[in-house]
Amino acid sequence: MLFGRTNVNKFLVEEQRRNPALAGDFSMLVSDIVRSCKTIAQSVSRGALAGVLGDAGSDNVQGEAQKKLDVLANDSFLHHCEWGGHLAALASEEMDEILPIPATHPRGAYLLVFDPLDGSSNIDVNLSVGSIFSILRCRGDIKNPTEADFLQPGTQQVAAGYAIYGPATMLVLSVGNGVHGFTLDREIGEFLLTHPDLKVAPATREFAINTSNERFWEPPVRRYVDECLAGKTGERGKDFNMRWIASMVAEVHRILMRGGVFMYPRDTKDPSKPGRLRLLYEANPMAMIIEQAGGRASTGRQDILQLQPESLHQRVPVILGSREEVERLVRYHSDYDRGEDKPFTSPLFGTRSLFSNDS
Ligand SMILES: O=P(O)(O)OC[C@H]1O[C@](O)(COP(=O)(O)O)[C@@H](O)[C@@H]1O
Ligand SMILES: [Mg+2]
Ligand SMILES: [Mg+2]
Repeated sequence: MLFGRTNVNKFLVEEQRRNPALAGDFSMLVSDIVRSCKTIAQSVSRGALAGVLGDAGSDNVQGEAQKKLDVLANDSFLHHCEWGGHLAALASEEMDEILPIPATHPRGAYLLVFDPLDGSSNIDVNLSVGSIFSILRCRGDIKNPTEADFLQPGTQQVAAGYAIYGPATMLVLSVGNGVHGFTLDREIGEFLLTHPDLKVAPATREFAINTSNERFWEPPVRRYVDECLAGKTGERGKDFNMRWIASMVAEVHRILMRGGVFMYPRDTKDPSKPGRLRLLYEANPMAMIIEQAGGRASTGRQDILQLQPESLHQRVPVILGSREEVERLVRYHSDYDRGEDKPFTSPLFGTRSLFSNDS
């Protein structure tokens, strides 16, 4: 594997030898995405100096208040990718509908779907945020792309990745041949390959979940977390640590670096939503990254990458990370669905589960 002074372009040239379909438009599209992420990294790093913190004063299609950086990051993706001539259409968390490339622009055969800024609640407190992207092939008419063209299972992704704007800015990319991490060298303005062939440790003692939602969880998730909390004295016979950054990019990155399991599971907080995270531009690209690194990604009941999307902003439950832990969670879901799960108490509150039959 290449290392040292390998930038993203050189890396892609190597990948094209393996898979000629990645030549031409594809690698130029990735270069456009890289440019978008570098621009966003620059704004994030200047923070208050660039006047980019705080609310934009608008809501996105999902009724969420947009931050200035959500809008700016979205504009950066549009600016760098819309004119490249490699796309038939784009779609984003921050745009209600897909954006077909206008007839006045050059067009190509790919679709780009992205979360321009993930972990928005962390922007104003100077913690890690990121951008997530997924590249699909447009199977319909590239002159007249529709939302239906984007509704492809995650297995069809040609590439997926994210940029993390942390203490160092990194780009993590999979083109279907493992997962590779590049660190932005600000002196030369390039992402250099620093973390080739990332692998998710199969076992872990670390979990990440927003425990303020505990009362809304389903029993299998409560069972799993209760067992982690019981530590050495419980079923698992080992102590666990917990992390929650509230930025999926940062959680996934930590899991790639040292293992762990991340959960934003189905809950009853808002029964109209089957999950918090969005399938096309959060769950699918991150599932591809995690699975390409040897981990697993599931809703608890189905592999995320196998889901047939139904709409652009569809939400799904997400459980991903170290293989052994995700498999355990999948087993707990199936035990529960077959009526075979065990009753349990919650160490968090010392009470029996909301979902149990006890009064
Ligand atoms: O506010 P909570 O419940 O901690 O949710 C945090 C989750 O929401 C997200 O921030 C959603 O993404 P956006 O910031 O792109 O809307 C995830 O990154 C993160 O895992
Ligand atoms: Mg997000
Ligand atoms: Mg976002």
